[in-house]
Amino acid sequence: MKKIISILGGTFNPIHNGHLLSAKRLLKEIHLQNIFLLPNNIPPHKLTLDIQNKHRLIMIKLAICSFSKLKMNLLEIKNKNISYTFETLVKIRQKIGTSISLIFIIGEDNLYEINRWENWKKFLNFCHIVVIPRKTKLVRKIHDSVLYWINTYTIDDISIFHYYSSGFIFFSNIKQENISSSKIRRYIKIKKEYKQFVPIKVYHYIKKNNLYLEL
Ligand SMILES: Nc1ncnc2c1ncn2[C@@H]1O[C@H](COP(=O)(O)OP(=O)(O)OP(=O)(O)O)[C@@H](O)[C@H]1O
Ligand SMILES: O=C(O)c1ccc[n+]([C@@H]2O[C@H](COP(=O)([O-])O)[C@@H](O)[C@H]2O)c1
Repeated sequence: MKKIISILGGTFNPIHNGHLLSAKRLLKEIHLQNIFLLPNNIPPHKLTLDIQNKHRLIMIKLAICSFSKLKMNLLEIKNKNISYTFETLVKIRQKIGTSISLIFIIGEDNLYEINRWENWKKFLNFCHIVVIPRKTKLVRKIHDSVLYWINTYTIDDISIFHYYSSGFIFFSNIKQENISSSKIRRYIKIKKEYKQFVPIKVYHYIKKNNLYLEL
């Protein structure tokens, strides 16, 4: 049985209950010991962030402080560059070696656009991908190469994660949460209640620091 390291990459601007509930449900569904939340420094497709990194990081800390199985990894933040997932996966592999199983977790919305990511076709040489179900309006048709890739590498037996270090895609069956960071930012701007979407400590932090009020 292999050790498994699992990572949920994101901008977390801000972290919300969709991230947290999905991570907790995944811990159970695929019997993970823990999940590392990996905040990016500069997100490749959202090049400007109107928030200091310290606020995103503090909110993650507040959100996970009472869940010992959720941890934060600062690799991308410390790199100071645009956070290309491929580069991160290469660095993590260099650090952990080839025998440990590595899982990169992404929302279904991201999976269907993965052909826009740097070096996406090489990802499965470095990790497995676990897909969180997420209702999304697709902006573009899913590219044929992505569909082919998904069909080729998708498995439904999670025990594979214990026998292979990388190479497979698994679609999680956990319940979906219709929450997004952009919805929260929008609600704050139009002064609509958003308490139900974030942990209470994050809610108080956003209020105290007047985050996301600028139009
Ligand atoms: N409610 C959710 N359910 C499942 N996956 C989610 C949910 N929210 C975010 N994710 C996934 O978590 C990862 C990190 O998400 P991110 O930090 O970009 O939040 P977001 O809510 O998608 O942000 P934004 O609305 O600003 O685009 C992505 O892979 C995303 O698809
Ligand atoms: O590597 C890329 O080209 C790439 C393009 C878009 C997103 N990502 C990563 O995907 C994760 C979710 O991204 P986002 O933009 O939905 O917060 C986060 O870890 C990003 O750094 C990575």
